[in-house]
Amino acid sequence: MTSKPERVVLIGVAGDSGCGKSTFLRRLTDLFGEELMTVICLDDYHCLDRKQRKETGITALDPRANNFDLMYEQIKTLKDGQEIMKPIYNHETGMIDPPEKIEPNHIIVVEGLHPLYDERVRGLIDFSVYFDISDEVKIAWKVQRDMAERGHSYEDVLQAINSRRPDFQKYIEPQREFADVVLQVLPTNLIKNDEERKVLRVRMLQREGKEGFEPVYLFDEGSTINWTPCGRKLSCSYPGMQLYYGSDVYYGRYVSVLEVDGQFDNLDEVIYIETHLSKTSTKYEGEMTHLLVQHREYPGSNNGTGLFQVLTGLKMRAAYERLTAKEAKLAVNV
Ligand SMILES: Nc1ncnc2c1ncn2[C@@H]1O[C@H](COP(=O)(O)OP(=O)(O)OP(=O)(O)O)[C@@H](O)[C@H]1O
Ligand SMILES: O=C(CO)[C@H](O)[C@H](O)COP(=O)(O)O
Repeated sequence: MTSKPERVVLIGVAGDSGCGKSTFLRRLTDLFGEELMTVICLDDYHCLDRKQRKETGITALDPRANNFDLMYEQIKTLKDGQEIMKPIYNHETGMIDPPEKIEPNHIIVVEGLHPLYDERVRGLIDFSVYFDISDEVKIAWKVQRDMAERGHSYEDVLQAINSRRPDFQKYIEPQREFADVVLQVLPTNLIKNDEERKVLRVRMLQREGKEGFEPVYLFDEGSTINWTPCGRKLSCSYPGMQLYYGSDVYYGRYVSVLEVDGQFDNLDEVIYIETHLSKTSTKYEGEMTHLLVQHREYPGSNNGTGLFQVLTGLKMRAAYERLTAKEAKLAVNV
């Protein structure tokens, strides 16, 4: 860690396993650097190990398999600027390992299945994102990873998703309501009955009315816009690209919605889209495109998942800078 933080900023990254959280965390590290940021995987607060879960039939998604009291106490302690001894859940053995020391840092990211589940933990989080991946896309991503990297069969993957679904719907999905940004990943509307799931429709739902959070908009704030950017300035091969911006009500609250359906042929041309977006929280024109282009290899860089992950990261950086500047001001006034 660099220096003792005056104000620890807490970021929540929520979603099911295999939904792109690790990819997003790499993007956050690109923005903040490794020194400034510490990531806590909330799997470490599993209080039932793999054997116990198997014996009881309780899944890792079930609150009974997680120690929320300890999670809250330890996250609060870190936010108060003190170190903790955090338990470790070992994914290789399925057992709980001896704890490790974690020191407070400028940015603490809590990522996993339940960052927004417990009201007390939620109250500590300064900015949050929920990864809302539709079942069709989740299956495609998980099949691709688990078959290639983990030697699972297609049937294994499907069975794993199906068996998790009831608890996912009960305990994980409802957290969407509390996130500042929800990234929805859906099948494309541009190809009829698409089965490939290569082309995606991605929506960024941004909470309205949160102090200091200015949602990104396209062309004109508050309007409803449908935009086909393909043409001279943006190359689009089949099936093209569609952007949408508008407002909606989500769990009873206003949200601004940005949507990208389709994929980019040439990432450098994303600058054309960037020049039509406002309130991106970039520090110079082209920063959003630069962040995307610098890691073309990250999954989703050529579509809305990458673009909106970058924008969400920029909003987290803006929140961090605003909160730490406020703290510095308060300290000066004391
Ligand atoms: N935007 C994307 N486009 C295409 N594939 C993606 C995208 N994001 C993730 N994936 C696929 O899903 C897999 C899981 O992504 P990632 O490791 O980022 O998820 P995770 O939520 O951290 O998962 P876990 O909690 O299981 O580690 C990746 O290996 C990749 O195959
Ligand atoms: O949903 C998960 C989050 O990563 C895991 O399934 C959960 O943590 C249990 O881990 P394992 O399957 O390794 O016992």
